[in-house]
Amino acid sequence: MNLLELKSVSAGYDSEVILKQVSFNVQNEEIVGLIGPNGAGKTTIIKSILGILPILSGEVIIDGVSIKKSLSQMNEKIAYIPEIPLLYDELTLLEHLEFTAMSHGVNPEVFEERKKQLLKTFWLEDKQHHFPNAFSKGMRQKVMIMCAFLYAPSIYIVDEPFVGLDPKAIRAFIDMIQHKKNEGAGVLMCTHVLDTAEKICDRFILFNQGKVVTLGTLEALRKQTNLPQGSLSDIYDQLVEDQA
Ligand SMILES: Nc1ncnc2c1ncn2[C@@H]1O[C@H](COP(=O)(O)OP(=O)(O)OP(=O)(O)O)[C@@H](O)[C@H]1O
Repeated sequence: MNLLELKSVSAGYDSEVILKQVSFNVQNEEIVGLIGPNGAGKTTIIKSILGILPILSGEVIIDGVSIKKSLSQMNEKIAYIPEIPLLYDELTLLEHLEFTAMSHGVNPEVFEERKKQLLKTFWLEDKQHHFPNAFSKGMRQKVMIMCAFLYAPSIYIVDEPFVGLDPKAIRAFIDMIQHKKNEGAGVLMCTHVLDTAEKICDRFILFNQGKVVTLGTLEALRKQTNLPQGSLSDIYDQLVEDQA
């Protein structure tokens, strides 16, 4: 089942078209890695999916519904974990969690349980009444991750989760995202950390200069590049770097 589908999406800024007829999908119970060099257009794809950037042509369909038709409903269906944490200066960590739970209609008992577990998992129990604007970057990232795991969206969009988090937090994050996948969610994950992506993603979209270079499982990409034992990094070098 397609949870996210981009059909020939073109989008860009002012007069410059960055995304050129981009098509791919993310299915349920699947983690898809979106991999490409700096400036390839990965963040621009995310902005198009979230409806932040208007699409020039094509369509973004989330859980069977075009975002053109119902952007407001997408709040429930998508959880977005940005690379740069976006937090409210005037809210404490606990208030961030409460606000997110309230805006997604999470039952108070469920919230209590999840909040307790998340604060423990990310070692922030003693910081719940502190303001995240005084947190380190990794701690701020943890707040965004905790907010995303408070409710139950169909799809997670995650931008570069492995830079800034400490090793135990990375492990906890991977466990949680895999758990969500096993429960039926789909995940689109942008990352430059290819060895970790290779381990956790079911499929890869190699992206460069606003276009899909190729997509498929590691096995399929190995066949395509004639690298039967090749790592994702070897495949990337052959398929992406050579084109830059
Ligand atoms: N707000 C903006 N206005 C104009 N051009 C932009 C804007 N944001 C990004 N771009 C351009 O769009 C292109 C794609 O940028 P994007 O941020 O999507 O790349 P990326 O693949 O996410 O890169 P990175 O891996 O460095 O995060 C780049 O050429 C960039 O200069």
